[in-house]
Amino acid sequence: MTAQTLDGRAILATIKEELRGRVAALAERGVVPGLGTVLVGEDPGSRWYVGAKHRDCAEVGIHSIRRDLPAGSSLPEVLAVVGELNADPACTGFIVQQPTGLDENAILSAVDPAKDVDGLHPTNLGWLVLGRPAPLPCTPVGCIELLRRYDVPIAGAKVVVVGRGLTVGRPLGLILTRRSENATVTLCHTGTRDLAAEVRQADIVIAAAGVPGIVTGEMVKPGAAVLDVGVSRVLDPETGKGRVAGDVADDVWEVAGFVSPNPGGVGPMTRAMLLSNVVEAAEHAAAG
Ligand SMILES: Nc1nc(=O)c2c([nH]1)NC[C@@H]1CN(c3ccc(C(=O)N[C@@H](CCC(=O)O)C(=O)O)cc3)C=[N+]21
Repeated sequence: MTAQTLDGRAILATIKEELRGRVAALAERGVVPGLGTVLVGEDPGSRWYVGAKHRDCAEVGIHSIRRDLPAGSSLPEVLAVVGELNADPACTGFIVQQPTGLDENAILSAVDPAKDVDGLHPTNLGWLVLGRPAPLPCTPVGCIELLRRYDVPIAGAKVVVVGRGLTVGRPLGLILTRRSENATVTLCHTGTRDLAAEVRQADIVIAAAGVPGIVTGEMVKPGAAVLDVGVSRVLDPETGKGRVAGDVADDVWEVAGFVSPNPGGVGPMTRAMLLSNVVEAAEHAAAG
């Protein structure tokens, strides 16, 4: 058996097309959505992600505002830029790319919750727990949207999430157990006693621990859907070059029914959901 590819790049292209229509409808009312990004330092991976987000915006007709700060910028310097974007009417929503090396909670808390297109402001995470609509984190929603677009059933499914981080695992558990998703979730992590036994129960496995190859073929139930979220930079022993390693081992493709490749799976979906959060924030703002 060879798994079907959950093609995040193809779905990103489809979602961009859908968003272009919504952006055009906003334009008729004189509204142009604007995405701001704040990047601290020179990390090549972070620079690539931020650059990709601006290229995405250009394709969809979203205005974008880029604020790059030098490595070693202080918390007050970053908070000053956050304050400027909070006050800028051209900026519908913005993100501060993590990691900044600074107090992330202080930065997240300073963002106007209405402009928090990362869905990571304490108020928005609080609304998620309390069950009121608010911007949702992009990677978890990207995982769910990718499954939906391939008609992988979520309601009633047993989902094992590997990883409890703030940006993926923790909010995924909260989102998947809402009435609208209705999954049964087991939230695992690198300290889980018998990870293989947990994963083997799952109809859907979401690997977001940041440990290369932590989910292997022998752990996966035949036919399950497996999403590879983890991104680790490793040195390829054969070429000696750096490359991205996901959390899903290659042999999973022989067992699973669906696999999201990495790259080309959840990463592009994260960008799609960011664009979608920006357009939605602009629609909310336009509706008053
Ligand atoms: N405030 C904040 N919000 C984020 O959403 C956020 C962040 N900080 N910090 C870092 C993570 C990571 N992230 C990715 C976005 C796109 C791809 C992506 O599109 N990757 C491509 C290309 C990967 C490659 O080839 O290097 C792919 O998977 O196909 C990956 C990862 C957003 N993050």
